[in-house]
Amino acid sequence: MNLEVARRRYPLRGNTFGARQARLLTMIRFLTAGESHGQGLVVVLEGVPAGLAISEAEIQGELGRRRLGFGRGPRMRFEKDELTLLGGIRHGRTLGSPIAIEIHNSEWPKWQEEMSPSLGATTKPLSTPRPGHADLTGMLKYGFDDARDVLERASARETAARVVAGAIAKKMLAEIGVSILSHVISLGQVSLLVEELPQPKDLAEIDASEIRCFDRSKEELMIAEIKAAAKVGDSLGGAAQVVAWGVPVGLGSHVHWDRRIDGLLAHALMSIQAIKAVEIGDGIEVSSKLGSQAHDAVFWDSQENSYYRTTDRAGGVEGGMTTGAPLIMTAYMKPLATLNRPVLETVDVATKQATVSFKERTDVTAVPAMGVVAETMVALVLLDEAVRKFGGDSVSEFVRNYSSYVQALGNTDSKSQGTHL
Ligand SMILES: Cc1cc2nc3c(=O)[nH]c(=O)nc-3n(C[C@H](O)[C@H](O)[C@H](O)COP(=O)(O)O)c2cc1C
Ligand SMILES: C=C(O[C@@H]1CC(C(=O)O)=C[C@@H](OP(=O)(O)O)[C@H]1O)C(=O)O
Repeated sequence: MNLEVARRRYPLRGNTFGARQARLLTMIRFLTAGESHGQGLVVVLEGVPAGLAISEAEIQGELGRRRLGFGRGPRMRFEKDELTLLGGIRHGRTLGSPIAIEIHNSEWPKWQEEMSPSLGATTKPLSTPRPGHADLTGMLKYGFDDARDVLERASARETAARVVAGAIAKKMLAEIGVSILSHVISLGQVSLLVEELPQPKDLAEIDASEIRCFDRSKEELMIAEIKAAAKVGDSLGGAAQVVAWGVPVGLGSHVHWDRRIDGLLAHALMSIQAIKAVEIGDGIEVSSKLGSQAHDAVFWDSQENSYYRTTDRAGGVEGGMTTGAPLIMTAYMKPLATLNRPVLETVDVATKQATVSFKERTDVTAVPAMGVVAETMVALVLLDEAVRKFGGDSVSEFVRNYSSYVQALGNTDSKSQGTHL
């Protein structure tokens, strides 16, 4: 059969047709729409099995975590992220159909004229693009003379819609014992050395704190640094570590470049606005070590009847597959591009005169919020892979398939300890 015929006949089958076709195999798909100061954001999430109990309060809980964080701009204090569940959920349970949810923007009345979808608004174009934001490149690419036509969609407001999808993905993963949390490990010049992997309870304890850093003295230093940057109208970046516990062995695959889970996770994390580097496990540290010190030795526990490891330098991934150990990833965020004291040199696109970038309401830093978005992206990748591996139209079928896989591996108890397989 020639390739064209095969493509038409089996549009959703197999990776034999290469990367583009492989992406069609995505089990969990989601799409967001909406501008930062538009009427609202919409997310459509497809592929979630039927029968998952999910409430508006649970989704709101995740959105509330994303709004938190010392150093965020004024919007996060009044933004309510009002939800409307438009489809795919009935009486608190998923139907297996696409889930559509709207997040209304609290500020819409104020922005209605500026952001009107109809002709007629006569607002002054923003013509002094901010270096480091999407403004200039987006204007050149799309042929706009107003940076607002770019920044409205480039804005990380969009991550609120991702987090709605992530809340559902996390709830689904919890059905097979996976939990995902994040914590801030550096902010500006202040960083902490994570010597021992935190446990879910450690991170749950700090979840409502301003910075989500489990070293309180470092947190105070971070807050002081943010205050100092705010005072001079500057911004800060930093890093958040995301940990997923209870991930079963064997999500992802070594057989194709685009099925390797580290690649999928890195892509998902790099897609977050302002993320400029992603690390899996001790990736950076081990690059300068000897091989004999860089890997996670394997042992056999004859009482437990299972393999185990005493280290997790690989961050829970080997050969593009999850090892069953905690998944550890770090996302590094650059300092935000919008400054309250605009000093970044730019050019006015209308006059070509040298100037400084325009000033727009902004966060001083958003590292704790980014951590929550990073959790979301990890959850969506893991759920996609889990649904691919275990399948099922209903949650009970998905869990049944997962349980029989774990049983076949020979040991279920030790899995929860993370370093056992
Ligand atoms: C949660 C979150 C909040 C952000 N808030 C701001 C902000 O207030 N001001 C700003 O200039 N950039 C902010 N950013 C980053 C910009 O959206 C990002 O730099 C811009 O879209 C350009 O993309 P790039 O940095 O990936 O090249 C934020 C990012 C995240 C994840
Ligand atoms: C609105 C959010 O983040 C925004 C992300 C953002 C940017 O440039 O990315 C700029 C700011 O926008 P605004 O001027 O509306 O306050 C942030 O507040 C949000 O996270 O919900």
